[in-house]
Amino acid sequence: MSNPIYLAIDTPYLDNAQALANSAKNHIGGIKLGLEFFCANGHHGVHEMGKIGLPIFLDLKLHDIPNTVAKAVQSLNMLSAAILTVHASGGRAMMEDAKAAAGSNIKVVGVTVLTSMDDHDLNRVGVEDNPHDQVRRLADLASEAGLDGIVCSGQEVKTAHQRWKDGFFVVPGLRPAGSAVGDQKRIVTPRQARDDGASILVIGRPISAAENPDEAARAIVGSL
Ligand SMILES: O=c1ccn([C@@H]2O[C@H](COP(=O)(O)O)[C@@H](O)[C@H]2O)c(=O)[nH]1
Repeated sequence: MSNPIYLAIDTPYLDNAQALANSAKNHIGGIKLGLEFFCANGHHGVHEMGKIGLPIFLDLKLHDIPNTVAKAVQSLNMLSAAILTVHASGGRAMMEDAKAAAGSNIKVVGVTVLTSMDDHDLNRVGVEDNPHDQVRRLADLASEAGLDGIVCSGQEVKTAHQRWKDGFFVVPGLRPAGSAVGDQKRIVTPRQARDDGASILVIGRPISAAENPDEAARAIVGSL
């Protein structure tokens, strides 16, 4: 079984990102680069991180009209990422066009409800359903649009997996017992997410903020 842990590297500094990835690379299965890194380092930064030799997950959460998202995806194809995110709330046409524009080797996954949001936060943006129901709705839409899978929290992944048997499930918001929660609201442990059907486990601060990131990553692998 390959290592399901993708290390979320959230820093604007390329040298810090390289140092972190290199320190943990024996205990992770891939590297997730998000907006903070990409806005500061662009294509060059992604190329440099690719030299570490692990699959790259571009977590750019694209969300715009279909034509604009499709053109953005085309501009990213040359980076040979393994996974790319778009927001499922951008709608079916946007997701269809994103998938059609993506290279054949990249998984395009739809972000459903951010793991930093709870019922109250969803209600404040006009969604009356709870996160569980909203994830289910957007998972169905992502599946209809031909995406490869979704991003959801570990609290919804079991249901999502039951409804979408061959879906690819990306789960962030993971916290080993006793680690700081920070801004995440819908958390589970890495083991729980894995047992409930997560395809990959996105983990940032529990590794990157640890005194010894390599040791922290190793301990999480051991807990799975
Ligand atoms: O719903 C989502 C979607 C993406 N993320 C990203 O995952 C990591 C989590 O980092 P931690 O430090 O482990 O909290 C981060 O890069 C987010 O942008 C998410 O948390 N929730």
